[in-house]
Amino acid sequence: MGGIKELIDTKEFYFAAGAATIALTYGVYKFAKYLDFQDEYFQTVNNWCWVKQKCTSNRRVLVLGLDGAGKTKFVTCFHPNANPRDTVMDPAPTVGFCVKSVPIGDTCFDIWDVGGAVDGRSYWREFLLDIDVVVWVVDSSASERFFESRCALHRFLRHPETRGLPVMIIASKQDCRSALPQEDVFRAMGVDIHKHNEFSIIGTSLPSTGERKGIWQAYKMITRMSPNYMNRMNHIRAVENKVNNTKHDKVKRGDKALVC
Ligand SMILES: Nc1nc2c(ncn2[C@@H]2O[C@H](COP(=O)(O)OP(=O)(O)OP(=O)(O)O)[C@@H](O)[C@H]2O)c(=O)[nH]1
Ligand SMILES: [Mg+2]
Repeated sequence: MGGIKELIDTKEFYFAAGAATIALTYGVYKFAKYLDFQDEYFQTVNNWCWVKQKCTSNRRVLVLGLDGAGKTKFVTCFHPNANPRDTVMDPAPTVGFCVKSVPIGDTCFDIWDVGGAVDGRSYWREFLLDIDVVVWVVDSSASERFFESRCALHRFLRHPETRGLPVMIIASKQDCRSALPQEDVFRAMGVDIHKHNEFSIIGTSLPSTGERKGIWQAYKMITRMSPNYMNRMNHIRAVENKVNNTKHDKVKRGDKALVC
């Protein structure tokens, strides 16, 4: 007992207690920061665990939007363990489509990157089978094409297969000087008439060299939105069975989308 009292009275004890408090505070700070970490290069998801994780679930992501909107750049940057110093090459326009499988943590993202050229847009609906979430990419720096993008999106959402599908809008090229804020891009898409879809907006800056932003948020959002899809489909089916006015509703949706 006397020994402990003596120990407490020593300078070393106070020094050690001070050091321990600082270390603990630092640990708590780091942990809090980790929880709110914007991990643009996915270094935490696959690396913090020494054992390589196996894919236990799949998400099918369909990436659409006008030509030159930034779809392929988004898909290129959407992968784990990218080196922050890597230069991302400017992609060539996509002819047809490309599929990429990206394992992140225990989830495999099957990403369908479809070319946005005018003559291919009528085939977009062919990619809708088993899709969990649609990523709609809009070039925020090309406001003169917002209307074209809006019309293309509304035309796409007129297909009955898109009912209940979550749509994440990407306001790309936020690093460009002429880029409009993501809220303006969202408003310009005028999606509030599509009551059966859930929408979200994420801004991305993916310059070829330098800091890239928005991919982590997009990953989080895709993960959040896609499991809701089945719930929404069940809900929609229940509503449709009750009201039994599907045909009338489709016509109504078509009329409104003609505002384009
Ligand atoms: N500065 C900047 N440039 C971007 C960004 N995203 C895309 N780009 C550039 O925009 C151009 C078009 O990008 P793509 O990804 O090829 O566009 P896309 O939507 O795949 O076009 P299609 O394949 O023709 O449908 C490329 O030169 C990209 O490097 C961005 O966030 N910032
Ligand atoms: Mg492309």
